[in-house]
Amino acid sequence: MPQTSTWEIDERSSASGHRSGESGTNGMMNGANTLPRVTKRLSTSGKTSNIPRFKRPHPPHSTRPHSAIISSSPGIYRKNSPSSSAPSTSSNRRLSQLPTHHVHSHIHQPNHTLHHTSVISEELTTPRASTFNLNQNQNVFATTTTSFGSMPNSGTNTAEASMTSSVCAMETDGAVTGNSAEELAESRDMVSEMQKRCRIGPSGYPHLVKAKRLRFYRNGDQYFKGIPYALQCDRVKSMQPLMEELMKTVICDSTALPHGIRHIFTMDGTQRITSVDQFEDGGGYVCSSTDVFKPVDYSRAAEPSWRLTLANRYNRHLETKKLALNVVEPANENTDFVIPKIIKVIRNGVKPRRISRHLLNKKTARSFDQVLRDLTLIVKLDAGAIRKLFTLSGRPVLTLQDFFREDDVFVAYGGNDKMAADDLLVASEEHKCVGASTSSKIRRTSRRSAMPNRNESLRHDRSGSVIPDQDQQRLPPDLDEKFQLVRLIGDGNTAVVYEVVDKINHDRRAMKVIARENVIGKEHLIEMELSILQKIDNTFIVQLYDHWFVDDSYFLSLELIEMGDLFEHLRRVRRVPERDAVRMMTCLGQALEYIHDLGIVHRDVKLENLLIVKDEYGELGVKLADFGLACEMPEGNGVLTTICGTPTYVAPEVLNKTGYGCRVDIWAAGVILYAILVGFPPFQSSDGSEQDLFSAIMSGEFSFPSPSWDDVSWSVRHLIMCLIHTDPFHRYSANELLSDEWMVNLGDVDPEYEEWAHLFVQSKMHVGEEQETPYEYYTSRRTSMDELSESAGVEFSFSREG
Ligand SMILES: Nc1ncnc2c1ncn2[C@@H]1O[C@H](COP(=O)(O)OP(=O)(O)OP(=O)(O)O)[C@@H](O)[C@H]1O
Repeated sequence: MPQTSTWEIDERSSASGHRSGESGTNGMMNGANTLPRVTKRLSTSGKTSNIPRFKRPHPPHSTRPHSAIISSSPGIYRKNSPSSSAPSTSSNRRLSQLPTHHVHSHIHQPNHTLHHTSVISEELTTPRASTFNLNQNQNVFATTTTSFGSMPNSGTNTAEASMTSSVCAMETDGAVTGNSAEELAESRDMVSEMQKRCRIGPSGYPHLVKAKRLRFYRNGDQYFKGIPYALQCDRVKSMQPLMEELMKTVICDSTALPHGIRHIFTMDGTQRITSVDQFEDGGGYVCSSTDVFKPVDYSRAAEPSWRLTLANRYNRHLETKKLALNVVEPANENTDFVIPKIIKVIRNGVKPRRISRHLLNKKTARSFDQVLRDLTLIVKLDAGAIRKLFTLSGRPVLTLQDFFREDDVFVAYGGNDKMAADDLLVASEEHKCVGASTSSKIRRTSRRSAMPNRNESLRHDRSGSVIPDQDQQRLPPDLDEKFQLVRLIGDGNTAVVYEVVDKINHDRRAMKVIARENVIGKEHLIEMELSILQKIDNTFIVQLYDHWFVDDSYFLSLELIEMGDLFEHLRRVRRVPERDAVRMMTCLGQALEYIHDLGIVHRDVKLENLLIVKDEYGELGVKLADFGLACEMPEGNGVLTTICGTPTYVAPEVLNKTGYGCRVDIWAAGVILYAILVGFPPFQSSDGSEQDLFSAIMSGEFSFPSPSWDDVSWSVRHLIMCLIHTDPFHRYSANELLSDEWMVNLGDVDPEYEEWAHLFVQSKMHVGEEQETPYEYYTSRRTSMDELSESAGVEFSFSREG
């Protein structure tokens, strides 16, 4: 029976991103868009593809039937929901609708009479100005009002007290004349509302429920000293309105709380607050976007208050400059211009000098002084603190903003260091470490410019590793007895890889050799790589057979993959056809699903780390290699925070320092799928700087430019959008990648689905935002970032890895 199917976009989730009538292939998309739920209705059972497929040794957790929802995107959490203060809003509305004659009324209660003189509508709009004239029992209300007035956030509370008192004023037991029955009923409603908010004290008079004085912090933010907040449990009865109200305060910060407030923890993280009753008066609590608590000493959280005394001439220069520019030292520096950027700092001294890299972003670049302080820890001058910094063109760095101009290389001096004429000249040995941007001239190129070459290392301390005696082509004696060295087959930043033959059984192997000197201080990464590789046994991952530590070097005997890596393959073929791409993605998806199930994140998924294989049908596939940056996820709901990976493939949450997990590998898979189909990656820098690249990544905006993308299906573009999604919660998992319609059908999707995908992708495009250059190829590569600024304390500490 023929199969018919229809595809639907769930309007609830797609409406926000849809721009009807827009089309064209030159548009930009924002990876942050909410992806629509897609449901497929089948009139018959699902069809089976007759195209040969890779065997899946480990079935996915849940095999998704054809009719399942393809995108897992839940609804976006909305900030500032209008429902945040619903109860009082409705009361306010009712009060303000009342005729003003109500307010000049006498209230008769058994033991007292209140005379209310203020106008209710005024009280509601100007709560602090409200006054209560009490004929009797004035003290009762005075006490109550004072109690709230002393609370933090007392504006709201005073409003509340004022409103409640106004309600009191209307309880007249019929003494108010001229009221209609409707108005009386309305008054009664308000009275019962008031009664809910008041308790009858020992004197028989109502008094307001005392607010709990709380302090709220941002999860993981050691610099935020918290905000005081008075919680009125009678008004804020559940967590949702509380979180919405908090989100309107300064606590809401896109870096620390990228998805708003979704969870609140106790200060020690041992308890998640699920009900407002759990808050204790005087307590401190931590607001978080995720359910992962970050242990920070919140009670000591404070803006950094130290200052460096800049010495001598530089100091004078600084002061003069400040005076000239009329700079007033701000309490909190403006950081609007701060976007992620890696800077390289040359430690002044004998050449070749030590060059350190440091990532600046909103978290690490909060003030000029703080950056100097962090750099002092990283660069480790003999003279102690860094007192002076100059660009290679000789311009002094005097403000935070100076770090974010075109230069990304700086020379650091201590207080007594003297500048020499050739300090600003980079020696040839230093060029490799300093990278492409040694010149202050900006290289303005098109978005589709070539990327830095593979050997343009970002790791100054890992260059030049050739371990075995190359002249003699021999392994160390112990291993030489066992293996015959055949040829060098590859090299990376850390390792060189040889083909070897086992002298006993004649098996061919790859021997990866890592010199200890290349990983000094990072031995734990090698240990981690070994421990992870020992746990792994999967068809789609390069197998580790054995390992040794000899002559201060690590030797890893690995499965030999002879066809080279995907980067080299892409360089040869320029672009991979969809039918090959889908198979490669199936292999990668299987590998990622396997390691993610084991709680392992690879963190360096890239073309260079996918080795090409052929299956029994002669079809191309890949195997995942190089677990040099892989690590295990922290137990429980922990996240990773170490900044590492390779710039082109790095996910935005890594740069944002908001904590990340397995989905960073999925982002990289999306970048790979994009790159192999057209020969260039989705995110590139327009000027060759990482700063520009990172801001492109964090914006999540990429495009499918014509003509490169003209022949590529809409189904695969839809998949790419589900992989390159800035919100990791909405990004596909490995399992969802494998269950995607384009993947399941090996690229041969139903015309209806293709049509739906076409509409979907077009609905996310913003036409004309970027001028695309014609077809260009992705012909160069970038190496891993490793961990940036490992010495910069908490900002770059390992979460569990070290
Ligand atoms: N098992 C293998 N079989 C064949 N070639 C391999 C194998 N493992 C690695 N290679 C080749 O050697 C190159 C370098 O290996 P690898 O990526 O493991 O080194 P690395 O120094 O850890 O890399 P990176 O620069 O990413 O840190 C790979 O790009 C690949 O071309």
